[in-house]
Amino acid sequence: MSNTQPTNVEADAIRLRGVSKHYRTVRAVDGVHLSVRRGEVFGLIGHNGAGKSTLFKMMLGLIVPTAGEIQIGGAAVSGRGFRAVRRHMGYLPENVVLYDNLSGLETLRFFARLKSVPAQECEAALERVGLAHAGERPVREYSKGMRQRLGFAQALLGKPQVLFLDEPTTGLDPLAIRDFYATLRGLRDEGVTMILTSHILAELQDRVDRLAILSAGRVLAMGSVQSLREQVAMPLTVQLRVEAADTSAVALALSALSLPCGALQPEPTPEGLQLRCPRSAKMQLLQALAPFGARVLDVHITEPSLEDVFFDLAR
Ligand SMILES: Nc1ncnc2c1ncn2[C@@H]1O[C@H](COP(=O)(O)OP(=O)(O)OP(=O)(O)O)[C@@H](O)[C@H]1O
Repeated sequence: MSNTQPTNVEADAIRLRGVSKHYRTVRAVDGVHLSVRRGEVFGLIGHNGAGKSTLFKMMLGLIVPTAGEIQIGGAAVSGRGFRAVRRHMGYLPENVVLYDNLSGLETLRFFARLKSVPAQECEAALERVGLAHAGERPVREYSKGMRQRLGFAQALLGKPQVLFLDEPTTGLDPLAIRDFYATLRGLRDEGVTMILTSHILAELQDRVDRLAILSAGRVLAMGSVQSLREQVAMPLTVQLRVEAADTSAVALALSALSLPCGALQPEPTPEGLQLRCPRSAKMQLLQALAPFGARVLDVHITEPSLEDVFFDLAR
């Protein structure tokens, strides 16, 4: 799950070059370049109105870009070959429209007919999203989370090779969110490429291979969560558990370190000390602790969260 590999055109499941969508004065999407590799789980994040849904709709061929080129599975979305590729794409829209009077299974059979997918796939899709027990019940009796799962099941019909998931965990409880990402991992192992949006950044943080931060229609940054952390140069948070008798000596040793970024400023906590430490000074900090040996009882280093990184980049 690293973003350091060179872009390999052969391996790109999704490729956007200079894609824009303008509505009169609104630049909903503005010159986006993006590549998603086969089998990758790719996150798209941004404030409300950043252009995520517009980008999705263009990748799905639902709206036409004002400029630029989009390729899915090597086929241009605007070209003749796209019809065939589209059969292997699944889409979970932000707001799934379902018919309340149909049962879950009937709903899937309806979507299966639209997609020319064998009806036998419907039971398996319900099973995969954990709705096998509720297949015969009318959708009007479904909870919000169950409706969302059903939407996901319809996106899985036809065994798509590329999945577009727009805020797929809306309305899901924590257990259902965990199940959902476990399903994504299974799909990833099968080589399915997935691109998803979410406003819950803590949820995406450890579950995407790479992501792009979109703001006002433009890509602000792209890469693995770790590479984005390194781009923003935000400090690490260090918590030290130290015997009360040693707290002052440890604090003194750390604040005496000569660092190009300025002195560290350890603050006392009930357990010992806490400080913000630039990534570049991490090893010096650890070396400064070494002479204290076992008198430093524990060191806990916390990386900036994806949310921290997002707010730093997309302020
Ligand atoms: N059909 C349209 N006509 C005019 N403006 C539009 C249209 N569709 C989207 N926009 C504008 O384009 C911008 C991007 O909208 P989009 O729905 O893509 O954002 P988003 O990132 O998906 O937002 P959210 O997180 O709220 O779903 C917004 O300013 C929106 O008002």
